[in-house]
Amino acid sequence: GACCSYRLRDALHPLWQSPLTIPGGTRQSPINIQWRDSVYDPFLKPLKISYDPTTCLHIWNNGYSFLVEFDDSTDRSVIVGGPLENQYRLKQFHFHWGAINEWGSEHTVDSKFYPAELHLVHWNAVVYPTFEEAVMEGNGLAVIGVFLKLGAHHEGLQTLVDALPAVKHKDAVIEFDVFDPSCLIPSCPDYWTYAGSLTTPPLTESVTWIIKKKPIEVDENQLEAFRMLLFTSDGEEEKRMVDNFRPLQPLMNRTVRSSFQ
Ligand SMILES: Cc1ccn(O)c(=O)c1
Ligand SMILES: [Zn+2]
Repeated sequence: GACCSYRLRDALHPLWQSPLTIPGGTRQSPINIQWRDSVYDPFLKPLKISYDPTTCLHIWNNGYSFLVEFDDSTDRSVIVGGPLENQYRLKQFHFHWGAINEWGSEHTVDSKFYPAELHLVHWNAVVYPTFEEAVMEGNGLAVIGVFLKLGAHHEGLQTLVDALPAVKHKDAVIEFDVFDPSCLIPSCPDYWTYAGSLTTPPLTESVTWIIKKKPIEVDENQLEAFRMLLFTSDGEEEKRMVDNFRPLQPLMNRTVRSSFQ
């Protein structure tokens, strides 16, 4: 039965030796979003995004993606509204991408992969004292997912792309002190939302996902710039940082809600 095959999928994923599924997990991410099965919820509010570009700190290669981290010691860069009951503070954003343009995103829409996906990670500083504690709680995190599709050059992304050669290797970090991530979020307000998990260890079921319906467009050179990063540290045998996405997880007893009809 489902339970048995579910257990069987508990193999170790080559990338970071973490289980593909959490034993007993009921709200794992990523998932396929079947558009026609999503349920319009008229009570969903518009998502309100207020980022202060000067809270940007640095970019670093953590050996799995590159993270742009923010000063989350105050409420200067926050989101509120949407499906959220509290205000959540921006901590970092990062991407997941493929070796080729045919795949790379973590979520899929009607089983379609995008070449990359942006995650803006926020935590519930109203209820929890630290990010580390919020990571362990059901309403601890809110992640905005934005799909990237191949198309026009993205001006805002280019400032980030220009800094990537400086963080080619695992553990490299570069100061990055002014950036407004709002430029990476589509102006269309439509989104899907569902209860899920982190897609990297500790895979905790603490994320309210807010997946934007519209993708942003980036060009081939910009995607290639992601693919020239390395999983490996300086001096090690080079392994290109590609296909850093988790496999799809079972929807189980969940409904994906949409903010639009
Ligand atoms: C906190 C966290 C860590 C990794 N990923 O992929 C996420 O989307 C969120
Ligand atoms: Zn992510």
